[in-house]
Formats: sequence, C-alpha cells, structure tokens
Amino acid sequence: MISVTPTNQQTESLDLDNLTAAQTALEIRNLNLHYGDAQALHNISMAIPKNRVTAFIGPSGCGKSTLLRCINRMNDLVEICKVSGEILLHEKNIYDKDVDAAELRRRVGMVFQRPNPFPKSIYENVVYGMRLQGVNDRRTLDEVVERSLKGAALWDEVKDRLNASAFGLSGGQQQRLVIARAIAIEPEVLLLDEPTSALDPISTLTIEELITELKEQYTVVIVTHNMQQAARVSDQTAFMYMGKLIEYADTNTLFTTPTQKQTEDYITGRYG
Ligand SMILES: Nc1ncnc2c1ncn2[C@@H]1O[C@H](COP(=O)(O)OP(=O)(O)OP(=O)(O)O)[C@@H](O)[C@H]1O
Repeated sequence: MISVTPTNQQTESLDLDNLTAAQTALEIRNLNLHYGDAQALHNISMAIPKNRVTAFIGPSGCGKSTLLRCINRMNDLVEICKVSGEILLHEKNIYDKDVDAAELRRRVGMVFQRPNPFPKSIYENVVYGMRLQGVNDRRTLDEVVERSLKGAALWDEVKDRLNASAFGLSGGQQQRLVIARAIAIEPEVLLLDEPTSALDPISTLTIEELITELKEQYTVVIVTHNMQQAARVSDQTAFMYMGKLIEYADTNTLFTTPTQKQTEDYITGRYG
C-alpha cells in the first residue's frame, strides 16, 4: 500500500469554494470537453488560487492534461475538440471570441513533459519570446536572460556559456532552460505538464525546489502522475477520475483525510 505524506511547506489553507477575487487566478466554470463523440471532461468547476501550486492528479486517461491544456487553449489546435463552459482569467472568459489565443499563451505559459529547447544558443532560447514581441535592445535582453535563468535556478551553471547550444545541456538543465524561456515573458500562470517525468531523481528534486520558489511570482498548475510529487510541491490538489473532478482540497487534507472513497482508493494505491 502506498502511503503519501504531505511534506510541502505549510501554506495557510484557503476556502477553495469561496475565494475572493484578489485570491483567485483562474476560475473554471462548468467546463465540458469532447474529442469527437467522446466526452473527456464533465462539468468541471474549480477556482485556482493565485501564487500557489495546484496539482491535478488521477489515473492515466482521467483528463488531467486535457484540463491543463484548456487553460491556455492548447486544445484549440485539436480539430475534433469542442469545449463548453468558461475559464475566467481576471474575470474574463478566455473562450470569448475576442480573446487572442497567442496573447493568452503569453499570459499563461506552458512547460511539457519532455524538455523542448529550440536549436539555438542558451541565450537565444531565453529571449525567444521577447524577440517575437520585437524587443531587440541588447541591454534589455541581457537583463531578461540573467533574471530568467536566475529565476529558473540555472544561471550559475550556464552564465559562462550563454552562447553555447542549448542541446549541450543535460535533460534537467534543458527543462530549467525551458522554464526560464517561459518566465522570460513574465506570464501570470505557469502550466507544467508532468515536468519531471523524463528526468532523473536529482534533476527532479531541483525542479521541485524551483516550483516552490516560482509560486512567489507565478500561479503554478502542475499535472503529475506522481502522488508523492503532488504532496511535496502543491498547496491544493485536484483528484480527477474518468473526466470528472472528484475532490479538490488543500493538499494536506486531500492526502490525509479525503472525503471521497474514490480519492482514498487512489491515494492508497488501490487503483491507478
Ligand atoms: N488529441 C486527442 N484526441 C482524441 N482523444 C484524446 C486526445 N487527447 C486525449 N484524448 C483522450 O481524452 C482522455 C483524457 O486524456 P488526457 O491525456 O487528458 O488524460 P491524462 O489524465 O492526462 O492521462 P495521462 O496521465 O496518461 O497523460 C483519454 O481518454 C484520451 O484518450
């Protein structure tokens, strides 16, 4: 039997059903999603608090990544995908017709399972988004590179080889570089889709420590297969099963006193 002990730094627990506007980064309301005829998300409603780490956990295929991808409209790229309901970012529904998906993705950055640096130097990877925005002033870019690499806990390891290829970095360093690239454009929300599943245990630990630091500046939402990881890094955890949100609570509560039998069965390793 797996036993999960929450070891995250204790944060003040919030009343997730009654967050104030100032406490809320995102509010998901009655979200349904179909891939063709198959419904992958069923009426999901939840509020994601600001400057905290929220984890989505659940067995394979339960819809964690699908829900995460709704938050920056990555699913727009899937032709058979239909979404209904709302996701409010600063009280504005990101699915409204007048929302520009590219601008939304600037505000809601995403890091994937496998590190995906571009075939460019470390420096050019970090400033990629700035250059897209037309920023080319060297001093500004230098500052962004230093700030972002420091923010991603990578600066000390690469500051002497910023012009070297990103492909020369280890997997764990590449993932931190991708996080630096994501934070270079100062998003409000950072979505992490199983960010450590391709990494060794030491790199995983480094990224987990980094996630805890990142929440001071950003709202972080992480999908993880690893319950221990959710218990280590997140403040709130959402347990999903077959496209439904079964239970959403602060992490310590969810792992120690779940209210739903399905949650308890999952966290005690009875399925999944
Ligand atoms: N592009 C797609 N087209 C069709 N069906 C999809 C697509 N992406 C996901 N699905 C289906 O939606 C459901 C939820 O998948 P999703 O990847 O969100 O689950 P998950 O919980 O993240 O799983 P895992 O932990 O295995 O990554 C699954 O039944 C999956 O097969």
